[in-house]
Amino acid sequence: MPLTGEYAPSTSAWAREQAEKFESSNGAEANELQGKPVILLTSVGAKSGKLRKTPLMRVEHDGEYAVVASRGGAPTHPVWYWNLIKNPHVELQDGAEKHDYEAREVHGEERAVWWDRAVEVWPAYADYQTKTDRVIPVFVLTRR
Ligand SMILES: C[C@H](OP(=O)(O)OC[C@@H](O)[C@@H](O)[C@@H](O)Cn1c2nc(=O)[nH]c(=O)c-2cc2ccc(O)cc21)C(=O)N[C@@H](CCC(=O)N[C@@H](CCC(=O)O)C(=O)O)C(=O)O
Repeated sequence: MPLTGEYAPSTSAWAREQAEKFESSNGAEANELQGKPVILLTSVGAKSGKLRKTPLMRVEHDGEYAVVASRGGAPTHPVWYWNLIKNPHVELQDGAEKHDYEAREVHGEERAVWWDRAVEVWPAYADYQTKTDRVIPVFVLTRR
């Protein structure tokens, strides 16, 4: 069952522009960052209840995806992290394919496996982790 609600644009211009171009082209444009694939995550705002659209690096394995709440290694989690904690029902669009997923924050060995997959796709994640004491959260998204 697709998410419904009012779209609330991100206050980050680069992310907002990429999200809106990705969506308006049905994933045909704005689907990369420095040549690496990007997906579009739709989450429900933890406070506003509005739809938030967040471009993220594409980390996929056997039909599941990981989304990494890195925010470039900033000291605090990106705000969308709290959306997924409160409302784990999300949508993920990969190219023209969009489906509903259940997001689950992973820890320990399971996180380590997905973290390695993420760093393989986007090595900068490893650099981000050296910049902050917070453990960068990883969510695994499984089809609903
Ligand atoms: C700027 C802020 O965004 P954010 O949710 O903190 O997310 C920051 C970034 O992670 C986000 O911009 C990502 O898209 C950046 N980004 C990546 N960010 C990552 O963390 N990981 C990635 O792999 C990644 C890849 C990527 C690729 C392309 C691109 O264009 C951007 C990319 C934002 O939009 N804030 C809104 C609020 C957003 C929100 O969800 N509000 C909640 C409140 C939640 C709460 O406070 O509890 C609500 O609506 O209820 C605002 O200030 O009005």
